[in-house]
Amino acid sequence: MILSKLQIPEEVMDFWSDFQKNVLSNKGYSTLVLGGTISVLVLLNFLKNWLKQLSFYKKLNIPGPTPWPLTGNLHKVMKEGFAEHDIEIMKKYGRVVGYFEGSTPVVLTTDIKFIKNVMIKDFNCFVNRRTFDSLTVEPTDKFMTILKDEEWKNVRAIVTTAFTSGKLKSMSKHINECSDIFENHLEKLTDQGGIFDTKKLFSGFTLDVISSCCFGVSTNSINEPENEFIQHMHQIFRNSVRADPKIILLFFFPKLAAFLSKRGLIEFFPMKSLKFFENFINLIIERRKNKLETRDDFIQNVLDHEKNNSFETIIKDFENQHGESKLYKWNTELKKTLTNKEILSQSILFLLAGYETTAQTLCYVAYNLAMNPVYQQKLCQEIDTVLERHDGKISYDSVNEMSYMDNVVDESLRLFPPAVRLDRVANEDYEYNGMKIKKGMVWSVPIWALHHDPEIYPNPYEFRPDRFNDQEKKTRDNLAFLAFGAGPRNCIGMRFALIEIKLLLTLILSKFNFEKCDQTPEKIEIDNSGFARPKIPIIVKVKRR
Ligand code: HEM
Repeated sequence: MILSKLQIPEEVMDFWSDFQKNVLSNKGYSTLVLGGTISVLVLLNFLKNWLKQLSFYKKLNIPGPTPWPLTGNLHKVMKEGFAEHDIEIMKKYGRVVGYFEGSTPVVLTTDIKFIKNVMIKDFNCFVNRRTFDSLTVEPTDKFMTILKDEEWKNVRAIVTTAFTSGKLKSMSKHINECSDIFENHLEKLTDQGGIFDTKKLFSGFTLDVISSCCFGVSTNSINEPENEFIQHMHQIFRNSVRADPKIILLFFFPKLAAFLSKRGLIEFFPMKSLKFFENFINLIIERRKNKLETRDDFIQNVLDHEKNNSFETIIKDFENQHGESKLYKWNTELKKTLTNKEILSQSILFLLAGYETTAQTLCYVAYNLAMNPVYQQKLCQEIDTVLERHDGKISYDSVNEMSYMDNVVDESLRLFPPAVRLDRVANEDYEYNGMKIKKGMVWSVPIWALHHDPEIYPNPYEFRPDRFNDQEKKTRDNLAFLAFGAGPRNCIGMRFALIEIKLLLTLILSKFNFEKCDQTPEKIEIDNSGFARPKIPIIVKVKRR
């Protein structure tokens, strides 16, 4: 209309009609315009979010670094790895720091009082962990680690009954069977020079233990590494924890990752292997339910739970264990059994949670002892003395009398905690020392940074088991050591892992010693996976005592 009223030269009109015909009607161009518009809108959205981020922590009275558009501060974590990043950021901003992982605000703290409040005293305000929708697909969607509120309490209360001292004691004979296989292997290895890759051997052992104690399967991974069970296990493990470009999608575009994952367009877990375990475990559950077989392992304990435990006893046990969490109340009618699906999910979770963490701890203990023969000798003396009292019997009772063993294992876990962080999500708005945490925000303890804080542990990179003797322990708060977390949501497998580690170490050190060899790294550097894995394999030597 306007164009028609104006006196426009003919050349211009010709140009305009050519332009309409050749360019605007062209499909490719329209797509380009559409794409460009969307990109501008997305960019504007990022800009808006970024402007919000710039003032976010000021309003909450929490110090922290300035975020970048899109990545927030995650680019630094990706470059430096969680461990180094966390040490640096705490050094620069103090014991409470707020930063952004993409668009997600995360508060990090090494303030012990704050840790105690969140994990124990005010646990009710921080019951759940951070979850990613893309990871909650069957059968991993019932993992205890990601369950929330009442559903978590229910599963945790029932599963706790499978980890009592009595149950652990009875499961310890399965651990000893696996230790015997390990020892035979070490005997052969010693005849061939004794040099070994700690990860390969110890992860074979922990896989055998967890499959035996979880569902009564003897895997013999050390001697039969090609077994189908082991192959599937390795598949799951490689995929679930490997550094992966999908993880970037998970952090930067969580909604897109969830959309693709729910439709099976990307996989965070290898579904074929999960299906293998699903069929396998369901078969075991059916056989046990039909009384075709029985055994004192995790599945059996959970199945027998209903007839063995009154609900009141479970609650009392749990409250006794976590008495400091005063506000933590069992305010619901919890159900008394787990469904097959819930048992299946926990069984797979135990494979994942108990396999690498425990193997890695054994690797680091072996390394620390090989590098520190004086401490190794002291530990061997304790083992000899205690075993003499028990007629040479390595058992749940005898290893529990070894206090120096506890110091060695704890000091290794302090120096190399397998989980470098833990987290909780605020159920409601919360305030600590004038600093505000908004409902839904992620609160996290950088375990690695806490364990390497020179104000808490002088010369933090030195391996010195006496830091954990009774006298020195009294000088620190218990919450300065968080390798297994704390409070009602701490590691449910802690006592199981510790007894497994101590039984094997006792057997090894009663006959062998670890030694440093040419291939042993002088210094351990960890990768940035968040699981404190060494960058290069830890090779040591074993020698008969
Ligand atoms: C040295 C070995 C292990 C280490 C260092 C370790 C460490 C941890 C840590 C740091 C947490 C988080 C705790 C928190 O948020 O407060 C955790 C949770 C958990 N761990 Fe372990 N863990 C180990 C072995 C095991 C084993 C052997 C199992 C199972 C048999 C297991 C099962 C679990 C489960 C199920 C949770 C989640 C508990 C819940 O949400 O209620 N862990 N572990």
